[in-house]
Amino acid sequence: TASSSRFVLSRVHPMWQEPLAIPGGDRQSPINITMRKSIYDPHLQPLSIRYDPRTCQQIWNNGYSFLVEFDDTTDKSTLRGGPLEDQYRLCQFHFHWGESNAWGSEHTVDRCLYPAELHLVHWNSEKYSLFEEAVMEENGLAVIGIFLKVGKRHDGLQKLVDALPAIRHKDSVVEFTRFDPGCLLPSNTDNYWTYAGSLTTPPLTEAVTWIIMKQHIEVSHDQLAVFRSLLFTSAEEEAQKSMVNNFRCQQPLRGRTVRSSFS
Ligand SMILES: OSc1ccc(O)cc1O
Ligand SMILES: [Zn+2]
Repeated sequence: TASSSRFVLSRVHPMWQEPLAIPGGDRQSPINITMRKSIYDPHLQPLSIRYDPRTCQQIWNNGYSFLVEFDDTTDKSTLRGGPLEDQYRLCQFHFHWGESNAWGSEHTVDRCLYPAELHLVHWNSEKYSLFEEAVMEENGLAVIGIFLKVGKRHDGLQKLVDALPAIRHKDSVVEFTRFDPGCLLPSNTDNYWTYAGSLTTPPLTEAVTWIIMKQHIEVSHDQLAVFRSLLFTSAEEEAQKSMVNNFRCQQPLRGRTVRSSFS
């Protein structure tokens, strides 16, 4: 309920100190999506999401989240359509989550908080030749956001959950291959919201076309608990800090329109 989310948000500290001002920050992320204010756009094309499990390479703890990284040197795992004019290449996916199931997502829908949120990060391989280039450009990135709810076990996720103890500490990495990120998509990917925003971790660049799925996926309580067993800290550091609440606080809409692919 609204009151619980108000209580929740006042209680939880964001995971890192926000820079004082983002240069020209009028399209920052994450945001709350108000359903009744989103505009149905009948011209939005269907999304074309084609992932090749052979491009999956490794999984690592970067001190903010854990990233599953892909070989993005060719157009094998791609995203096209929807609001996008160009073809984008999958380079990594990661999650954001809370210390409890009451909160953890970055985006909210009508202020509804989810326990976690998955981000599948793609870069514009028609206009740029590297992610590092695209991340500085207005139409450089496309990120699919998927809400997680606690419920039945997600069988496809288990292979990833089983790899997490090996990357408990910041900067640890292990090989992670033949994983199909398509198994993490909801059954319906036709219904989504889209808006112009930013990365939610440094460098916070305003390069992201967000595509937020209306349908969530379910994972079990125990699977999510393993996410919380990760650490923000490296093996050398004295105080070990649990990797939880690794989400950014919500940002002003600044007049932006959120479009929906459904009426
Ligand atoms: O959190 S959203 C996000 C998007 C792109 C990226 O390269 C990193 C990110 O954390
Ligand atoms: Zn993210």
